Amino acid sequence: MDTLQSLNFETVELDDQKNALVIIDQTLLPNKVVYLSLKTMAEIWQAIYDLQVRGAPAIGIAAAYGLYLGIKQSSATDFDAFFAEFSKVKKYLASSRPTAVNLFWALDRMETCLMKNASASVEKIKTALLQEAHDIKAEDIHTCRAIGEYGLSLLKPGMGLLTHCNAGQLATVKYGTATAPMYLGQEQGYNFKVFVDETRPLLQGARLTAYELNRAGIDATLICDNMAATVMSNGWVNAVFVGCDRVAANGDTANKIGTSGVAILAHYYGIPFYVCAPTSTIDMNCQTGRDIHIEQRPAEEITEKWYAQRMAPQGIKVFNPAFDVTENANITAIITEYGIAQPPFTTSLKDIFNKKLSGKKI
Ligand SMILES: CSC[C@@H](O)[C@@H](O)C(=O)COP(=O)(O)O
Repeated sequence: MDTLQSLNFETVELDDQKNALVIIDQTLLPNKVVYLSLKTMAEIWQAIYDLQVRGAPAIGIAAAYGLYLGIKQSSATDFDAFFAEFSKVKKYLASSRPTAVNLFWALDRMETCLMKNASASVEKIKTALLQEAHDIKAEDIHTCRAIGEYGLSLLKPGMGLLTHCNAGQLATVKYGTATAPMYLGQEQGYNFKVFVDETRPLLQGARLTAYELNRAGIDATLICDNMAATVMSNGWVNAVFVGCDRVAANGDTANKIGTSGVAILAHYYGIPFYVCAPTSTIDMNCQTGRDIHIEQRPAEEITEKWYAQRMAPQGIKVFNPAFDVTENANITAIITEYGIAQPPFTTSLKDIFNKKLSGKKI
């Protein structure tokens, strides 16, 4: 049985004929399933900024298609003029969100593709860019599946798991990263019991992960973020699986705000804490978590966004970082599509990239 059949939605899709990027509007889930057809660069930028499309891999795929759409109708006939337009669109899309490295990784990959085809006609370059964006999307499926298989190899049937935010199918193309072992386990009768942190302030856990796991028939229990210690101390959690937005070369990991607290708790209770990381999310140019730019979001997301009425006094100061950094000391292993990296991560992540560079198949 393909558990994922029940998740019959496409997170990000190109409608090349209509020159549109089609996304499922994640801000309306779980109450409404609405697809948006985004045509202008401003619409695509805003959809990424507003988290209508969100999750590191999905942001990368949206940006790659966005860049293609942004230069598809260019009337430039020579390479220099075309490259100038391409660079302008690339820079604009890159400014939408700063933390998830997949955004920059996907845009850079598009630029590398353009450079490789520099001697071709502009029309041929456009075709190559379209193919590159399709490849980025297709590769994400194999990547997540491989992460799921490696993750599942660490688990036993009947285990209790905990996850934070949404690193699910909605954040990728299929399987998700942190949810991939759950979905593959479900297909093989593992009967996991998954605790889902609601994930303040934007409730990606409550609105998105709970929605996905429920639809897939996985035993999921929603908890407020401040209940993780309770379920852990009760002995109900055997492993924590989270996604990531950027992993530094030493293994420090930026993920949704609150992740670091979950890791500290897991460490305290002796529960393995696994980060599921496609290599596209590992940034070997960041030496440590201190080099990772943490996005600050508007105060309204905390004070009023999800409530019928404002829930905090007018004029109160608000601090709203969208991500935090989990120190490598609190991470048991980083699960990539090329294998499981264990501490010391400075060495093991290099080994993972060496496998990738050697052309090893996933
Ligand atoms: C596979 S998605 C991994 C991360 O991108 C996810 O856990 C996360 O932090 C998403 O943050 P968001 O602000 O919702 O884009």
